[in-house]
Amino acid sequence: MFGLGTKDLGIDLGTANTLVFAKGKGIVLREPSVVALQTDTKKIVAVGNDARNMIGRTPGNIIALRPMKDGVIADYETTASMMKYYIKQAIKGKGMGGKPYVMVCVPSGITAVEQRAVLDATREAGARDAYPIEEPFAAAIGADLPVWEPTGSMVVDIGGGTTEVAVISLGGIVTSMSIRTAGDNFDESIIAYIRKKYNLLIGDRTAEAIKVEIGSAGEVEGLAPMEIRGRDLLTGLPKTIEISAEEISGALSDTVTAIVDAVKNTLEKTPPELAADIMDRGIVLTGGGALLHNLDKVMSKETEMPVLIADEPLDCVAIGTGKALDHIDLFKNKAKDSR
Ligand SMILES: Nc1ncnc2c1ncn2[C@@H]1O[C@H](COP(=O)(O)OP(=O)(O)OP(=O)(O)O)[C@@H](O)[C@H]1O
Repeated sequence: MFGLGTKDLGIDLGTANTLVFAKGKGIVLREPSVVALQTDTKKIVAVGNDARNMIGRTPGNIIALRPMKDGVIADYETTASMMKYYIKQAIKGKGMGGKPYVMVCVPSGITAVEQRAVLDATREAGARDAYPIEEPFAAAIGADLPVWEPTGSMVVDIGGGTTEVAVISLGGIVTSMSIRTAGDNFDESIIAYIRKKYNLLIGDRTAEAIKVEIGSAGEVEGLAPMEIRGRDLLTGLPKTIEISAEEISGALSDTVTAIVDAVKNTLEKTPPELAADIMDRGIVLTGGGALLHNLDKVMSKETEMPVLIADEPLDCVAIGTGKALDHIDLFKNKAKDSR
C-alpha cells in the first residue's frame, strides 16, 4: 500500500480523537481516543469506535475510558497502549523496507516525562524514530498558513480538552496561550444546565449531540428545538423533554467567553507588525470546537478582526503533523538540541 519512503506517519494524539496521517496517502485512521479495559486485569477489550460505543453501557467488569482528559494524560499506561495499537493498525501489512519515522502531536498540557513515554511507546510500536510537534504549530501547517514566512499568522485550535491560541512567524511560535477550556466544557455545561433546570440526567454522548446540533455562540437563528432523552432524577425513570437553542446558547456562554478572552489576551501580547499581518489575513479557527455555530462571528465581533474557519477543522492538526514530515530534519535537530 505504501511506496518506499512514503510510509512515514504523522499522529494527532488528541484528547477527543486520534488521527493518523500517512505520507503520500493522507488520513488513514480516525478514531475516538477511547479505550475499554477489563477492570481487574487491565486487559484492553476494545479501542476507538468500538470502545466509544461502550461508554456508559459497560457491565461491572469492563470500563470504557478516555485516557486523556483536559489536555493532559490522565492514565498514561493506557494512553501508550492505545497509541501502540493505532500505530500497529496504521503500519500493518505495509512493511516495505525500513520502519517509518513518526511525528507525534501530543496534548499541550503533557509533561516532559509523559511526552517521553508517548514517544517511547511509538518507537516500541515499530517506529524508526519519533518526534514531537507542538499542537498549534501543526494546526497552522494543516490550515495552510504561511508558517515558514516572515509574516504573522494566528491560529486558534479548539479541541476537546484544550484551546490553543498561537501567533506564528518564520517557523516558530511568537506568542501563545493554552487554556483547559474547550469542547468538553461545552458538553459539561449542557449536562449541568439540563440537570439543574429539568432535573434530568443526560450522558456525555447526548450532551455532545445537543452541542453539535443546536449549540451556538450567541445568535441561534435557524436552529430548531431538539428532543432529548435522559433519566428523571425525581422519579428515576427515563423521560423525554424538548430544549431550545436559546437555552443551550445561554448554557455555553461562559465557555465561549473564556475562549474569546484567551484570543484577546494573546492579541494584546502580539508585536504590532504581526498583529497587522493577522488583521489582513484573519484569525484562523481549527479543531472540532471551531464548528460551534456562530463562534467565528462572535470572535470576530469581540476582537474586531476577520475570523475564518479552516477547511476540515477536525483534520488540520493531523494534516499538519503529516506535512511536517517534509521538514523532519528541523525536528530531528530540535530533538538533538533538547537532549
Ligand atoms: N459540529 C461541531 N460543533 C461543535 N463542536 C464539535 C463539532 N464537531 C466536533 N466538535 C467537538 O470538537 C471536539 C473534538 O475536536 P478535536 O478532534 O479537534 O479535539 P482533539 O484534538 O481530540 O482535542 P485536544 O486538541 O484538546 O487534544 C469535541 O469536543 C467535539 O465534541
